[in-house]
Amino acid sequence: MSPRPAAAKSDRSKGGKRPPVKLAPGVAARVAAIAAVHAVFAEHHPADSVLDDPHGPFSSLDQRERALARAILGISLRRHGQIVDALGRFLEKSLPRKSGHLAAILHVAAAQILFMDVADHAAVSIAVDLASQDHDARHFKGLVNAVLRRLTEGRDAILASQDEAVLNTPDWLAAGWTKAYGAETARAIAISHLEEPALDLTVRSEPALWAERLEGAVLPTGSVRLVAHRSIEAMPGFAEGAWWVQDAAAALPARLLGAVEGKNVADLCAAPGGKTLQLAARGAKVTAVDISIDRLHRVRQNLDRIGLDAELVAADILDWQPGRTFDAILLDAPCSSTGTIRRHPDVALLKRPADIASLAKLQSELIARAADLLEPGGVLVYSTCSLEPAEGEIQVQRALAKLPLRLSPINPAEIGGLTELCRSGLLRSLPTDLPAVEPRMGGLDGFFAARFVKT
Ligand SMILES: C[S@@+](CC[C@H](N)C(=O)[O-])C[C@H]1O[C@@H](n2cnc3c(N)ncnc32)[C@H](O)[C@@H]1O
Repeated sequence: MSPRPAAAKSDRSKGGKRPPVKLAPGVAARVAAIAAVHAVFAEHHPADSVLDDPHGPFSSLDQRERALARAILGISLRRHGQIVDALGRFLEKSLPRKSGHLAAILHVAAAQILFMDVADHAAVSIAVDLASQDHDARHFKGLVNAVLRRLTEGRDAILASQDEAVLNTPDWLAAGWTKAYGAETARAIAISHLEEPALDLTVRSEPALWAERLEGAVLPTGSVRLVAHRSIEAMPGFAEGAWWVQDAAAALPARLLGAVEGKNVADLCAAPGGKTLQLAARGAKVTAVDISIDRLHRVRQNLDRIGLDAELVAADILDWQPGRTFDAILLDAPCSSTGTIRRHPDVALLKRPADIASLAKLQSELIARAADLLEPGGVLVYSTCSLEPAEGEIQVQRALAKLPLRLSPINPAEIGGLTELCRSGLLRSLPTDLPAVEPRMGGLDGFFAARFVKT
């Protein structure tokens, strides 16, 4: 993947090497945000792959520019529908196909004008400059200037006329959530996606002590929640492996396996390893399996940092033949990730209904394979970070109808007494759960989990 900063593109098109140009403060952040927005919207790359790309647009930013670029990118994705609607009011026709990064330049500038505490003239003039440096967008710099100036003038009226929950949520997702959870909850879920959530940590021990050190709070489930003011690596406890980052809902499925000390536990679909760490920390003999070697490297790094161990296996679970069965299995299956839109707003833009259907098929196959790998009487926990019943409740109905499994109902006492998360013995968390006065401190990822026993 090679999202190209607009400024760099015109240099390359002329050929030859040029010395690196020192950009005015704030410009590098906009260049990176534009490249990232283009990579997500035009090339359909996940935002994380752009942020983490060692040669990507964020890689050469200093800490300040990086923070600004991340903030602009976050708003550009989270408020995507409102921004498109606002720009559309001043664009008489759709943008031409061959217009370079024009769409991203307008989008990123509109994100700042509509939603960020950034001087309007800076947002407009940087956008015009960057358009004029983009070989294919430079003919449109007059349009960029005119549209953005009109946007600054019309901002308050536009924002007052918009329904943020509706505009920022793809219709098919809203329809699915309305069917599953009712119109009121579906709307509340959509609103919860407008706020970046706090950081949740799973601590190896002494949550109250770590909450105090990190100026956070202990949740009923035992996770520590805080608003991070510095990089994760710089926070106390990171280097010595006292905790790892894991949404409070994501920390629940591993707990549902009960006492695992000394047991042979397979963590199927294990990377990047949050649940492997939980199981290993509780004394399980963990075999962590994932199809991705790159992602398994991250499991190893995480185990090393925390000072734990597990057997790591790179394999497609559908073909994997370990020659033995397991006392317990955690299957945290690949899914649409619609339960994580608060943390990954690009998920709402990149996923399509067809993805749910193909993932649901894969999940059914993985559950059947997991049942094969389990000892009779052994426990299987199936989980996904999806809000879609096709990847949760419906999988349970299918599994019970076809496989030698019976349901083992989940008790609220196992998950910090959160009765609202237990529905018919299944775990279903929503981004609207665990409300807090300060919205960022509330909410959970949308998770689903079911527990089975092999008959
Ligand atoms: C939801 S993520 C797992 C998250 C992980 N359990 C955690 O807590 O950190 C799903 C994982 O499934 C892996 N995966 C997808 N299809 C697979 C397959 N057929 N066999 C093995 N792993 C697979 C992906 O590489 C991805 O790492």
